[in-house]
Amino acid sequence: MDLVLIESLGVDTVIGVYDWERTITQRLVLDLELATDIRPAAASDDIAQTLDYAAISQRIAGFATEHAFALVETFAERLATTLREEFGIAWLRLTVRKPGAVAAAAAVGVTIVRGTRPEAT
Ligand SMILES: Nc1nc2c(c(=O)[nH]1)N=C([C@H](O)[C@@H](O)CO)CN2
Repeated sequence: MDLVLIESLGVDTVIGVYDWERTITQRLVLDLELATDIRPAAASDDIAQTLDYAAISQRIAGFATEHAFALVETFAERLATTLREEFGIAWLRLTVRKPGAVAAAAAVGVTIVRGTRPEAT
């Protein structure tokens, strides 16, 4: 199994459980591991044969703009479902960090793993 990576992707969204958080946008920082088989793309040198990390990053930025969840859990779960459906991703690991939410921590957040991990061949 191979992975396409997106690391430290910053997106701005309305997110938070407190009243003051409903009136501002805050930055989330995302890490993604996306399972795929890179061999067809490597053999053909064709972007259409792989997961386009630029297109996926753009979709994530749009998703963040479109939604205003309270919890990072909801953001992560709904984003994972959207990406899996729209890009045909069999398995992914997604970390959503909310920097600055807890002053004493560099970041807080969640990691989720969804789907069936393909066998290595
Ligand atoms: N497990 C979670 N805990 C908390 C969340 C969250 O989304 N998931 N959110 C908050 C507040 O919005 C906080 O980020 C404001 O600083 C508190 N705990």
